[in-house]
Amino acid sequence: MDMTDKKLSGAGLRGQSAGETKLCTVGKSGSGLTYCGYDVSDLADNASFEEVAYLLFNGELPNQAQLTEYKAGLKAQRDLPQALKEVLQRIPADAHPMDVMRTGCSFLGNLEPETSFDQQHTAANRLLAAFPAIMCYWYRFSHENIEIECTSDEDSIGGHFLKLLSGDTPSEQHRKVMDVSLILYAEHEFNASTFTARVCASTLSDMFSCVTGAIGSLRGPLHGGANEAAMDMIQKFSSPEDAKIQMAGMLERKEKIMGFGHAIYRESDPRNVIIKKWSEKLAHEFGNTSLYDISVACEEYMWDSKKLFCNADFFHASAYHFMGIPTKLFTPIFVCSRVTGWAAHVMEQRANNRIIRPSADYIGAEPRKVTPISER
Ligand SMILES: CC(=O)SCCNC(=O)CCNC(=O)[C@H](O)C(C)(C)COP(=O)(O)OP(=O)(O)OC[C@H]1O[C@@H](n2cnc3c(N)ncnc32)[C@H](O)[C@@H]1OP(=O)(O)O
Ligand SMILES: O=C([O-])CC(=O)C(=O)O
Repeated sequence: MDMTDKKLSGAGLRGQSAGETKLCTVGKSGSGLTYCGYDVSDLADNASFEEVAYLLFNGELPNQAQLTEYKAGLKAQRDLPQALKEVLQRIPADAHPMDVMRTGCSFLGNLEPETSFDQQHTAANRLLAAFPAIMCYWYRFSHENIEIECTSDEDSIGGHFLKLLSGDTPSEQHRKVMDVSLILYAEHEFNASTFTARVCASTLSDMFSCVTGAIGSLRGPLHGGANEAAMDMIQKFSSPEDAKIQMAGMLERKEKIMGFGHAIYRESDPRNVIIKKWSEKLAHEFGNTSLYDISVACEEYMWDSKKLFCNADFFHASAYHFMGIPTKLFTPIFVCSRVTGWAAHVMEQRANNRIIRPSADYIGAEPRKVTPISER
């Protein structure tokens, strides 16, 4: 099938509206993506991730005074409680980092529970501020045996994450790429993890439960886990030519190629062109463009052979790699960003709530009687 003829209908609730949102449009005019009316490329060029977080939580971009106050508030909440550090220390090095994020979120909800919806902004901002430390504290303790400081002087969340991860002050270019990446991943309408968060919110549950559930949904390779899976794949290709040969084999065997295709977009994912450009810049800075060249060959091959295009995850893989980020942390970075979209959707669901409870078409056995166990 040619993907550009794709029908948005059928299984997986595809093409069905499951509610209203003011937060985001996906693929509405052609292939666009907007947050609260702003094009994502405009935001990536002209705003910071913290401005985007503020936009999603408040519906409008902040002015300078509001932004300064907001960032100072986030910065003051970066550290982790001792009890959470102790829990993170007990998680083994071979745990999946998304399980670490899930536990970190859930445990913080035990220590600092959201006891009333008046606290929803506080809970959302606390998670946004704390996630980089949750990820890096566990990673460096379990992999390097170092108990890091969970605070930093870095102004932005992206810079803060990079600083905690390596201990070194990041370059301006790396700060910028992380900031753009966090903007691109921030929000995406009723994707699987956000829908999970909204279903949970619709029972009037708390913010930490909604986000914990969403992390579980994001973890899978058909959703956020694809950036990690894409990295594992491209690292196996020795050259652009080899990539094409191996991809042909994968398609022949009907394997899914991670980082390609999308449930909603038909011809392109607008986030791809943005992160691809940064991946190319980073490849030159890295001094070896091979992984970028292989990625470009994959993109060309998939389009020419299947009309499948790169989604947001594909060039994120090489971009993160060039910045020295371990592959297993790729999807947790997605959490650090998407917590904004999840929390904004939780707030929106709460503001006009009815419990989400669809129906199913029954395809099971006809009514029957229980046979006594001795006769079964
Ligand atoms: C940030 C994000 O979460 S973006 C998504 C990240 N996920 C991935 O990259 C995983 C790889 N991609 C996929 O599995 C899919 O494209 C999804 C899950 C993203 C979307 O799934 P769907 O909406 O069901 O896909 P869609 O209806 O477009 O599929 C049409 C056909 O193309 C095939 N196809 C779609 N994507 C791919 C792919 N990446 N590799 C190979 N074949 C694919 C499907 O198997 C299907 O074939 P069929 O009709 O013979 O069954
Ligand atoms: O919208 C989707 O189905 C998946 C996606 O791209 C995202 O969540 O960013």
